[in-house]
Amino acid sequence: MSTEPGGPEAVPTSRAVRSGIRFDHVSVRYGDLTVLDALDLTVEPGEVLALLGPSGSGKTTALRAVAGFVRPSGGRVLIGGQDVTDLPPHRRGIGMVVQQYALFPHLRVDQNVAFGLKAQRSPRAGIPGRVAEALEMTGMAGYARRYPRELSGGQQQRVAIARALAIRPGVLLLDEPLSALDAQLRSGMLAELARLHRELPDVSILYVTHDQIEALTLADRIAVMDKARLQDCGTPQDLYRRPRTEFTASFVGSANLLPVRVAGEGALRFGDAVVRAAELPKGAVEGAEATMCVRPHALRLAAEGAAGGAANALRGTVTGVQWRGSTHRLLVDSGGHEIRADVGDLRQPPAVGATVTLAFDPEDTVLLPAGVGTERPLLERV
Ligand SMILES: Nc1ncnc2c1ncn2[C@@H]1O[C@H](COP(=O)(O)OP(=O)(O)OP(=O)(O)O)[C@@H](O)[C@H]1O
Repeated sequence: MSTEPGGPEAVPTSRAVRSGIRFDHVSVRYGDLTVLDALDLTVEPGEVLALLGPSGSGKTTALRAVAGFVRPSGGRVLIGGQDVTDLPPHRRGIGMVVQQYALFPHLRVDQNVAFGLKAQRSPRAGIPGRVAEALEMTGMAGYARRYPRELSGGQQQRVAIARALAIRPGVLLLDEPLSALDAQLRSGMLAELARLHRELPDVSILYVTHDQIEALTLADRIAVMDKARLQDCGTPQDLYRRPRTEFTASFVGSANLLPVRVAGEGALRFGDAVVRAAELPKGAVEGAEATMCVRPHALRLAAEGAAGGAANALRGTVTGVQWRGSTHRLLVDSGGHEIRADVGDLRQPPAVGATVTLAFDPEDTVLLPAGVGTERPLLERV
C-alpha cells in the first residue's frame, strides 16, 4: 500500500492511498459546550495511536472529526497531508469500525464487506477479489455466505473489520472495537489486531478506547484525553515511566501520588519523612509543593526501620492485604496517606495493623506539579 498523496479532489484508489492524520488545532463545540478543545495531534503513516481517556473526554468526537461525521468549529483535519475538513466521509479513504459492529442484518457477510466498495464506486470486476482478500485477512473466509445473525459477536466484529479493510484504507478508525466482546475474546482480538497492523504497515490507525490494557498493548503512542483536551502524548513506556501530569500517572497504570515539599539540598519532605527523587524541578525553592509519583510495584518491604543503601523509606501501618496471585497488594497508611505496594514473593504477608517500612529507589519516582488539576505545565526538570 503506498502513501502517495492524492490531489484535493482525489478519490483514494488502491494506487493512491493517503495515510497519516493531522489534527491542526481542531475544536468541536455544541452550543456553549466545547467537547474538543484545540486538539493538535499527528498520527504518522503506519502508526497506531490510541486515544485514551475517561467517558466524555472527547475521544469519539476526535475520531468522528477525522471520519467527517462531525464538523470542527475550528481548525483543520489533514489526511495524507491533504486538508479533508470539507470533504465528505466517503471521499476521505478511511475505514471505520465501531463498538456495535453495525452490519446490515439483511445482507450476507460477503455483501456486507462489498458494501463500502460499491459505495465508493470501485470497479465491479475487482470487488469479489477484494472481498475475498479482506475476509481472508480477518479469518472469515469460510463465512462469506452467512448472515450476521448466524455469527458470534467476535465473528461479527471480524466482518466489520473486513468491511473497513476492503476499501484498502490509508486510515483505519477503530472506536472501542472490542468493548462489546467478553474478556477472553477481547484478548484474542487484540492479538489479531496487532497481527493485522503488521500486515498493513502503511495504514495509520486511530484507536479510541478507555481501556489502558488495549492502549498499552496495541499502540505505538498513546494520547491521553481529559475534559476535551489532550493531556499527554507519548509511547506507552514513556507515559508509564515519565508521566507529565497526575492525571496521566493515575490513568496509565496505577500510581501513588504523594504530596511532598522541597526541603533543600535535593531532599523532599513527605510528612515527617525525608525522601529523594531522581530529579528535582529546576529552580525549585525550599517549601515548594510537588507530587511524587511512585508505582505500586516499585515499592518493597524493608527490614523494620531500615530501607538500606540510598533507598527512600516510609513507615506505616498495614490497613489491608489483597492476594493477587503473583503479588500481594499491601495497603499502608503512612502519615494519613494510603500507599499501595505490590510486593511479590511474600510467603508470609504482614498482618493488618502491623508496622512496616516500605522502600523505593529515587530512580523509580517522578516529580509532578502539585495538585489534582492537570492544567499546569510540567515544571522544567534539571
Ligand atoms: N451531538 C452532540 N450534541 C451535544 N453534545 C454532544 C454530542 N456528541 C457528543 N457530545 C458531548 O461531547 C462530549 C464528548 O463526547 P465523546 O463521545 O467524544 O466522548 P468520549 O470520550 O468518546 O466518551 P465515551 O468513552 O463515553 O464514548 C460528551 O460530554 C458528550 O455528551
